[in-house]
Amino acid sequence: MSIHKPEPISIFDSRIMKPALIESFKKLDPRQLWRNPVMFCVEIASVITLATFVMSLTGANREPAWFTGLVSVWLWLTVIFSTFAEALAEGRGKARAASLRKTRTDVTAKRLAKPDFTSAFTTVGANQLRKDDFILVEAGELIAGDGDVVAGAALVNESAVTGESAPVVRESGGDRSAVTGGTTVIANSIIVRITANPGETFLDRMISLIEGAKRRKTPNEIALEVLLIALTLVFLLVCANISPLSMYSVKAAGQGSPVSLTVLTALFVCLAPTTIAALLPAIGIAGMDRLFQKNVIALSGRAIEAAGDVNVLLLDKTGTITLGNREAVAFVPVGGHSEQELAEAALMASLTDETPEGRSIVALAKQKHGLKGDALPPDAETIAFSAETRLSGVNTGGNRYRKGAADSTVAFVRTLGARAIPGELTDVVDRIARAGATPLVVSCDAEILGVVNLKDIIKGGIQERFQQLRSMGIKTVMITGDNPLTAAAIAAEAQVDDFLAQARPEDKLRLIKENQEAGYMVAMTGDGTNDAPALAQADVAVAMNTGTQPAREAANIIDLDSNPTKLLDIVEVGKQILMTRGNLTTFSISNDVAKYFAIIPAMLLSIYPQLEVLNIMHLATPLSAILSAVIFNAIIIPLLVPLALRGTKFRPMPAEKLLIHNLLIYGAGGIIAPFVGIKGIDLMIGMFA
Ligand SMILES: Nc1ncnc2c1ncn2[C@@H]1O[C@H](COP(=O)(O)OP(=O)(O)OP(=O)(O)O)[C@@H](O)[C@H]1O
Ligand SMILES: [K+]
Ligand SMILES: [Mg+2]
Repeated sequence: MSIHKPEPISIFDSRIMKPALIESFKKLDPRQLWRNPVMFCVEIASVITLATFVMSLTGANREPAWFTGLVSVWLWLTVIFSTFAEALAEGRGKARAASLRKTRTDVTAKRLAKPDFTSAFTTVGANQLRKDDFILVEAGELIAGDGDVVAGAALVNESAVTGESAPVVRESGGDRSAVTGGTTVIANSIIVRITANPGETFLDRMISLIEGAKRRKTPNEIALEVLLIALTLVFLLVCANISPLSMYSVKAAGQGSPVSLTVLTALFVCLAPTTIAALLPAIGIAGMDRLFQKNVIALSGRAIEAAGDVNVLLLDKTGTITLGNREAVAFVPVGGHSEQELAEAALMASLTDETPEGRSIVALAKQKHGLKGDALPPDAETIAFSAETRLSGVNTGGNRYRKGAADSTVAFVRTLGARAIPGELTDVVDRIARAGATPLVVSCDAEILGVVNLKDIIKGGIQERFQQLRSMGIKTVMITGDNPLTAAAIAAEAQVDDFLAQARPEDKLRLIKENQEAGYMVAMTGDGTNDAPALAQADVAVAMNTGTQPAREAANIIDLDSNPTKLLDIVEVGKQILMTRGNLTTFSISNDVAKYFAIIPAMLLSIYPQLEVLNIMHLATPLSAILSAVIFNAIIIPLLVPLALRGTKFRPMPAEKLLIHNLLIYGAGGIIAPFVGIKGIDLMIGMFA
């Protein structure tokens, strides 16, 4: 029962267009529209002209009804084009949110009193589960909530959330212990400790995010909006002053007629930065949606926009650059010990180690050396692995069995009084590390017995993607708890620019702070619990969906495909959002400049015939000139909707070059377009009139 990735729907698909049309009328509600102040002003302008139209019909207004009526219609269309663009941008996300909702319907869970496969369970509804409850999930069952696997390992189908039908392994102990509510166990059983209360799960957050319920304006967006409001206020003042001025002028000149309210309203809307204001909400939402189509969930728009300016990308090694299931492939004895002896000690040190590394050592010892050792004596004490000590093991029968990073294990046996470290140890460790594998040194008491070779594989095709990041000026740095030689080997193979080895969680955190203090915008990708502090500090924090719950909580972006090079797409979308916004602002403002030439002469020509010099567009009549400007001002919005939704085409080139290039195209284009457009519309009106 594999569900396949949903086929991508175009934003302009009729399944999206129709509901968006309905939604665009709902968005006219002033209680919603005021969030976009410029368009809110246009709505007020529309109401005023509508009232004037009614007055024209009853003869209470001197202007012809066809004129006030058409101006009103086109002002309303201006607002609707804007709300439609926003509704269109939200469309695909809403469709997917609706299908996610379906996966959340009344699931039941088997709640356990304690995390033990043999203990009895009670069946409860998913909405009764609370943080720290334990549940048993067996093959074929839906996982009722977010949590961590605390016992067992299972194959999980996450397609309901990720759209990816290939099952993934979820197991206790390592960096792949997190499970998401709404996904299905397809083989084996696991015990899950619930980590989120109902209503606060990843799926809930995803749905509300996609539906835009929690969408906040980003700082960039707010800054631009402040500028647009300021411009709008200036034009409002200008327009408000024209009326008394024109009345005075009519008296002084002894000719012409004062400027009417309809004309003033039209002038205001044409001068205000309506094009960018109309498309502003859609640009950000569409960007998030484009990322979402790439299976990236951005928990904040701010993070995506920050990604557009990233200079440094830090990546965790295991599970991020590599596949992450480090497996023991060989035992290499040292100091005259036998392979059998080493295997036995490694097994003892790993019997209670729930990490993938520990389990794979147990598996190899059993398989290659026929060792048993299922039960440890009751006096056995487990020394669990931690990223701080980089060591794990067991104390039993007066013996201390350990395995860990070479330097950590050597330091440990020294504390037990070891005098001589076997001479060939360094060679063996280095040989394994140079091949990009992780050497784990095994000891029993003060004696070093040998080395376990843990192999890992680099994820496919990431070299070219790092190359692309480099060409965009982004430096990639791998940070790992592993030793410098392994790190160097993997760094060379993956082609990252730099690496930091033997990094503890606080080293990762410090590296980020240093880069930030140097003025860089830092992105971090990670999957482990030990990456969480660094993720929380990074400007752009991308967690692998396969990662642990703390990592996913500390991040502001989650990649459902767990692909470290996804940052490239995130950066691209971030840059696109910023560029699209900038380009459309340039276009919008230069556009408005051109509209002066259409409206001002038309408005004041009857009073000051000298203004004829400004009348370079030679529009048919003053009324047709004003109407043409209003129509052009409205239809430029839907014409630019595809650009706003798809984003400016992204080219990896230096920022300054790009800026000049865009200024030329959108600035010049913005000045020329209205001359051509308004003249054309004026000619058409002339044909009908
Ligand atoms: N189960 C284990 N028992 C003992 N030592 C371990 C175990 N797992 C890992 N180590 C050692 O601890 C080091 C740090 O491991 P850890 O997985 O925490 O690194 P990290 O900082 O997450 O970096 P990365 O994930 O990039 O390797 C490893 O390189 C290895 O030498
Ligand atoms: K305008
Ligand atoms: Mg890790």
